[in-house]
Amino acid sequence: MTGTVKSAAAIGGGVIGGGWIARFLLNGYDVKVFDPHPQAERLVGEVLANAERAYRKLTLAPMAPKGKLSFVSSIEEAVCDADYVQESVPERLDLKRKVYAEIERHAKESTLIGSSTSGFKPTELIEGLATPERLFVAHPFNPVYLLPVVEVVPGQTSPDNLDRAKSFLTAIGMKPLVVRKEIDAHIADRLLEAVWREGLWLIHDGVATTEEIDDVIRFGFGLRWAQMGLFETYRIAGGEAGMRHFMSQFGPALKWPWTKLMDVPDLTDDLIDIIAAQSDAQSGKHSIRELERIRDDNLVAIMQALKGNDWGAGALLKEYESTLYANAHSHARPPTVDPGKPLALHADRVREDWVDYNGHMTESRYLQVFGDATDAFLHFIGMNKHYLASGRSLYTVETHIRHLREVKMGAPLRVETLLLGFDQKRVRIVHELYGGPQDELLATGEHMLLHVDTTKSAASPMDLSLSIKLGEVWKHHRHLEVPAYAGKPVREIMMESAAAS
Ligand SMILES: NC(=O)C1=CN([C@@H]2O[C@H](COP(=O)(O)OP(=O)(O)OC[C@H]3O[C@@H](n4cnc5c(N)ncnc54)[C@H](O)[C@@H]3O)[C@@H](O)[C@H]2O)C=CC1
Ligand SMILES: C[N+](C)(C)CC(=O)CC(=O)[O-]
Repeated sequence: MTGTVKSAAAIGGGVIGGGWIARFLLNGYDVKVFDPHPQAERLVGEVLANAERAYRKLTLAPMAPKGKLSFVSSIEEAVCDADYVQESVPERLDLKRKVYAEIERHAKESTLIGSSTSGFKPTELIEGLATPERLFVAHPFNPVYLLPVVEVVPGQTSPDNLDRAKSFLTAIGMKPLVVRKEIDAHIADRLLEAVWREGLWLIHDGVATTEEIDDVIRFGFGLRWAQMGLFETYRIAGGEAGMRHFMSQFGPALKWPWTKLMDVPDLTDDLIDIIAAQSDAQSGKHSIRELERIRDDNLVAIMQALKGNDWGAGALLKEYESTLYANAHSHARPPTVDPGKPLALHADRVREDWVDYNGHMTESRYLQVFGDATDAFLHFIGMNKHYLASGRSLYTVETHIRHLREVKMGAPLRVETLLLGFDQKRVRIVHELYGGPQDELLATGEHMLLHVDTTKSAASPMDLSLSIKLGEVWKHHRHLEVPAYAGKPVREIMMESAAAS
């Protein structure tokens, strides 16, 4: 392969360009943007703010440090050192071709060019290009930063460039689906436009309003489609006899006069007024940005539910998160290791959705921060993806948290970790959480971990490599003062305080 993608350019930063920019940046890629719109920076900034908010809710896995965003004043400046260029200018063939010619003039020979086009075929797009082997359709779905699928239509793309494009798109959390044959509107928009056309007829004929059509979708088949799609759903609908029975029972109906499919109602001013007024009545109480946030929260909840079932977009999210965890050490700052002090391996801040009705970080998030600090400690002593893949791990079997002070949204947090002891099967640690404006002690967490053989779910001795690393830490930590609260149950601490008062 000619090389992996390290930096990106976005030509066009509207609805779709903005979504791509957010996905690139939040996956750690620097992005140069060219968009002549006078408010491009503000518009991209607003999409990015919503994307950051959505990612904070989507995953607790350690994301790469955010890439650098710059706005430039020409296509040349945007693409001259980019490895990947995503074009998202308006859906006009003449404009797109002009933009590709300009990109081709100034980009490196190895630069990949993806087009967001919803409908044009690659052979239409590449007309006049000297290097058509690097252009392909990369058709995403709105919001690009959350929806994983991207239709990749190769045209004359070389196999090497196609592989590089797929690797890059996978690395940024997407599911590249290579379309076997080029066709107007690829796969998804063939389906979506058929549904949309039918919806327009239903409004035109006075059968349903925009809200009624949306309700039929969101309370009904839309819920199914998020997890099984059309054909798997219909297989089940065929009963025990499955797809063959379904086809024989419902197939003939396709020829009944139900659908108007290829006819499009004339988009007269009257029809547009009706649709716009119904849409205002349905959703006008929210701004577009509010609607985006409602949509994003719902999408995140759906993907997380699917993750719990290891299914569809949720299974992909799980895979993406495991890559983020595996890569964490490569982009994390090296841990601070001072022999005379506890380890400083984990820092965070109180996130927007961690705050409860008292305006403070909620109880369960203390455990989350301690859990993340434990993961950082385990990674530090050598429990990496290879160790886990060998069927060994450390499980937390006991925890004692003391909540000492409240802390507000946005406050910085840092954890100090002390090794209190270990043997072949057990590791005992204590975390102290500091933070807030005065960097005060906020909470302590004492944890007992058990080494297990994950294939048998039974305690087992740890590998020598882990014992050696723990021994190195212990050499220093055994001289540090053991906190007075360590090892004491709640009852004992309460009795001590009562005796002292
Ligand atoms: N909106 C959608 O739901 C989807 C759109 N797409 C495709 O994405 C592409 C962009 O669509 P949207 O983002 O919706 O349009 P948009 O109108 O929101 O954004 C287009 C942007 O391109 C900029 N622009 C115009 N001429 C330019 C030039 N010469 N160089 C650089 N930037 C230029 C405009 O200032 C604008 O910010 C189209 O090809 C569309 O088919 C793909 C998936 C979904
Ligand atoms: C309306 N549209 C054809 C531009 C839609 C798409 O291309 C995909 C989407 O996000 O629905």
